[in-house]
Amino acid sequence: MTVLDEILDGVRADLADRQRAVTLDELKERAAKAPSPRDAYAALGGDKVSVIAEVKRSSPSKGALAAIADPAALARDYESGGAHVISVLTERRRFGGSLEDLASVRAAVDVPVLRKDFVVTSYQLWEARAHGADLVLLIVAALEQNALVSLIERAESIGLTPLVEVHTAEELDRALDAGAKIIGINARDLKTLKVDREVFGRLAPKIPDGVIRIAESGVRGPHDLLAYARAGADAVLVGESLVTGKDPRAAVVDLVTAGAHPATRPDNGSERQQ
Ligand SMILES: O=C(O)c1ccccc1NCC(=O)[C@H](O)[C@H](O)COP(=O)(O)O
Repeated sequence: MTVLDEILDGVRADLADRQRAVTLDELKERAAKAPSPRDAYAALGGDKVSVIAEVKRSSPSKGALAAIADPAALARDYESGGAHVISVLTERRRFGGSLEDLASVRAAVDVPVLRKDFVVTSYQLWEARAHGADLVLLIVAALEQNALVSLIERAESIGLTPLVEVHTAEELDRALDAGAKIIGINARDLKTLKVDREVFGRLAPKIPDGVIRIAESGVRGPHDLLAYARAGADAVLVGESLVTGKDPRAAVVDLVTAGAHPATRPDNGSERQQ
């Protein structure tokens, strides 16, 4: 059994508890009252390399990372440092997150907010919208192809922007075939937890122009952002180095500053054109 399989087992058990406590109809009512979705494409577009700053308490690879008593305060620090999107891990068992974290962060900032979790059913999309999420992560490795396609469609139909995560060329083909418009290439293999920053450079050229490319995981500072920018990243998603550093706001400022004028951008030689 892989780490991802273990995480998914826990996610399904917690999900069953929540489904017993809150019906889908109740969730839909709450979602109807949620604030309107914010424009993720505007936040991630343009010539800059955008910064997605993550609220991350712990992880399967490192255990406890940071005692984040007030996720909203951390998110405000990220936003005042210039973060373009805030990511909130809502998985409880391995990451210490919650839907309450998501709602409190969304209420505290003006930028779009991503629900980062292991989504396997449309119930979780409604949960995301009901708690104010603007974007939702869909992990290809966790989903059969027909489920991926229907979750992308359902997410879009309820106002969520899907960020579709891949780690291999096969997963990337599946994401593109499913119609993903924002693709995150995770340097971390969720089955082994090994981080390989070179994965982005191998896969990004296969992504057609017009699809947003996000480099996820392993960003330790501006030098990694710039390396990802040279390999074609439109955005980076950063968690651990922000929450474990002395000054998360200053760390975001450094990343945003580097991303505002990346010295070199790639040739745009996509292998797979639209
Ligand atoms: O972070 C982990 O150990 C992990 C393990 C298994 C599944 C997912 C995991 N992390 C989720 C992420 O993708 C990261 O939180 C995100 O990309 C930020 O990465 P980092 O900057 O390296 O914290």
